[in-house]
Amino acid sequence: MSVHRLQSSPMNAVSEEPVAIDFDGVVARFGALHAMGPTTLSVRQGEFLAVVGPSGCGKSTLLNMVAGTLRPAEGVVRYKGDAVTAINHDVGYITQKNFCLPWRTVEANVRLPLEFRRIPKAEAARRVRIAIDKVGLGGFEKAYPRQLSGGMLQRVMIARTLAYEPDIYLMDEPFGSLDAQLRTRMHGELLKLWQETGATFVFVTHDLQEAITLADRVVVMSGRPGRPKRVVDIELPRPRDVIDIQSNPAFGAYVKELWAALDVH
Ligand SMILES: Nc1ncnc2c1ncn2[C@@H]1O[C@H](COP(=O)(O)OP(=O)(O)OP(=O)(O)O)[C@@H](O)[C@H]1O
Repeated sequence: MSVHRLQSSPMNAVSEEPVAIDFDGVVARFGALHAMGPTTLSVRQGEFLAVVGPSGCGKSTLLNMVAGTLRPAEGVVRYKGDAVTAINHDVGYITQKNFCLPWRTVEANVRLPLEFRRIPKAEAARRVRIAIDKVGLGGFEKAYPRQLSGGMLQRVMIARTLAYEPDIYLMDEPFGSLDAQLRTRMHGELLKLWQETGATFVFVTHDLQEAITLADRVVVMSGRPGRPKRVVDIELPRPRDVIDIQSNPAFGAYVKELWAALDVH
């Protein structure tokens, strides 16, 4: 990936970028269940988009459609202009589920997608080392999944996606199982990664503070069938310090605005 953000890039710089993901009148159904949509929404290349909304409104469904594991019942999902009709290999997908292979060490688990992609050994080893360091698992390279806690397993999955260096990161509550301190550290790492790579992020969370800290825009979905009912531009300066940003007066105002938009009683 060649796009590197300038440290002092203006807010909303991505508004000039081409569209990376386009949901065009997308509806999801599971049998008789109308789960989501119609949803029309564009995500620009290099944008950090957060999606919030009540449980079951179709947030994971949106991500699955970008990943190509689920087809819309109506409408079309486009990636870089083309309809997604098969597994999208430009995507790195991080969920709360842990798919570590128990017979592989941490480093071998992180290396897995690089083996599939036939990345040369030395380059793969370099990427694996950097990714393991980024998630704070240095020293556990030779450990097996059964020797790790839930939060550590989750970090192995995150490291695996980092090493893959995808164009798009789809993240489905990726830090839900981490303690508060680690979560904050991962927010910092994630913003650094976003800054360095120019990758596009679609980040699903229930945590409004997390969404505001990270995102350029936050989409608030309605209850099922979920549709975007509000899109809030987060015009906080970048680069952001994940602690300092919370004392910005606008931060609290965004929390209130999003909370009101969620309309949870
Ligand atoms: N494979 C499936 N088969 C049947 N129903 C499904 C399937 N996948 C999702 N659903 C249903 O579609 C709706 C949307 O699911 P989805 O997982 O996208 O919601 P979500 O917003 O991500 O929820 P949560 O915040 O609880 O993770 C839910 O009612 C869910 O039960």
